[in-house]
Amino acid sequence: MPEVVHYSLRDRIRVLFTHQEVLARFRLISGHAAGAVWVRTGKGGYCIAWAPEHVERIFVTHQHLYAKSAQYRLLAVVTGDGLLTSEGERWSTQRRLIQPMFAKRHLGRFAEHMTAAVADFIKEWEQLPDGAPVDAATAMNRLTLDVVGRALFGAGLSEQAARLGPVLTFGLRAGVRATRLQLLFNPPPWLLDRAQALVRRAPRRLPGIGRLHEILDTTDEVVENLIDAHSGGTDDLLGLLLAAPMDRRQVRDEVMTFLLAGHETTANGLAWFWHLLDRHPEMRDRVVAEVAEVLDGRTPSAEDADRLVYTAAAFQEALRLYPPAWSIVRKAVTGDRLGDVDVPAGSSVVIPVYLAHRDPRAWPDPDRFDPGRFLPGAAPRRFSYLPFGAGRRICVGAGFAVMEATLIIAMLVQRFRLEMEPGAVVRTEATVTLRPRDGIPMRLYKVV
Ligand code: HEM
Repeated sequence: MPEVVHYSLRDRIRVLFTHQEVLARFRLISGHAAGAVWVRTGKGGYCIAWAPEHVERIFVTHQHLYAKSAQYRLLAVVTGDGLLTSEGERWSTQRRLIQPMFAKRHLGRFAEHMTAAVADFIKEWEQLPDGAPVDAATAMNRLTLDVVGRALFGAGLSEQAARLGPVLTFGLRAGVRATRLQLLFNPPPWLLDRAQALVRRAPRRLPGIGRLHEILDTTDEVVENLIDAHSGGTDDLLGLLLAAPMDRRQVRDEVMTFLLAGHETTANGLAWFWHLLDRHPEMRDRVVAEVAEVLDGRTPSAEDADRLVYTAAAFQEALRLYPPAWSIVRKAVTGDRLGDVDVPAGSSVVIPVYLAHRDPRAWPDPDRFDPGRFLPGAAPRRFSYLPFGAGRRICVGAGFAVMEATLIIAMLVQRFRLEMEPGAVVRTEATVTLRPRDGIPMRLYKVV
């Protein structure tokens, strides 16, 4: 018997307008033994699949049966047809061009840009009095945006963070509303296919559209300035794109994609990391001790990042408990069967990364923060750990992100200790990414 969850019209309307509901619902289905359920929504529905064998089938062994879902057509309203949203020949051409830049042996060249951005960031924090309140989430967004700017586009972006932050938040919230609307109310596919063109042409006076145009204007302006200001040379991503046979529109779409995909996710992972470290002083001591032992007060290099094994493991464990990409959606192209669940052609399949990461069958005592799960030799189950997705569409920036986070953590714990604001309550908000709803309010103390 297929396992079925039913959403009444009232349920669907409630889910559309709440933030917590989705993660709570995931918890409700987590006991389903088959690791795949069909969610009935009126006449239609969609599949949620999280057992490792289904995940492997969707992303690897039978990936030809699945395409990027309608959600990515909606995301394309902002990013255009960049690497994250494109499909087919266009995607494989771009991936072949871009992937070598992110290969392990080339990551070292990014490290200097990363540590330079962190050093400037530290100078600002050093001006603050001991015990100053800081929001770790906003701060990490500003820092990771600057890192991406310097490493990939040859320009610092910390100045732009204040302008981009609010438009990004609006975009991510709108994105998840649109996703839920699509999953719960089954709009006709032609509408989604044309979403990009429809939104671009819609009059600004319509509700929400004016704000969306503001987002597009702001991000377009930032991207155009980056392209105009580039100094030439092919040692960063933008140089590589400009030298490749592609028109300016394509370059713009890739820059926008990397600007968005390359900073907010890492920033959220880091924000959750600082929160978890505050709650686990013994793990904080281990991170601080490892950084002191490996670096002895020096600025870290790419090779050092490989030696900071416990620090990197603690970051990976933070990504397990709070995966920034908390769910990934695909469309079943010709139809499939996942366990007992029949998945008709054209329907959506949600891979609930958050749920896979807290499945007790894969992760004993799943809610416990335990960096030991990622230390060498621990071998976590491959298709139960998906912060970067899996298969051929796996995150091209995964190695970049882990190295970046490890360097940021190491340099910050050399100078500061972050403690949660007493009495602060931290809540999750599942937008397109899993964010702390009201930031991570912390206090900053200098350690040297
Ligand atoms: C902790 C940080 C990050 C997380 C959690 C994350 C997560 C993900 C996930 C889950 C996907 C796959 C989406 C899917 O299969 O539909 C993805 C794809 C992608 N990510 Fe990341 N990402 C992170 C950092 C980065 C960084 C730093 C960059 C750029 C430097 C980046 C650029 C991309 C791009 C371009 C894709 C599309 C790849 C393709 O389809 O070929 N990401 N990311």
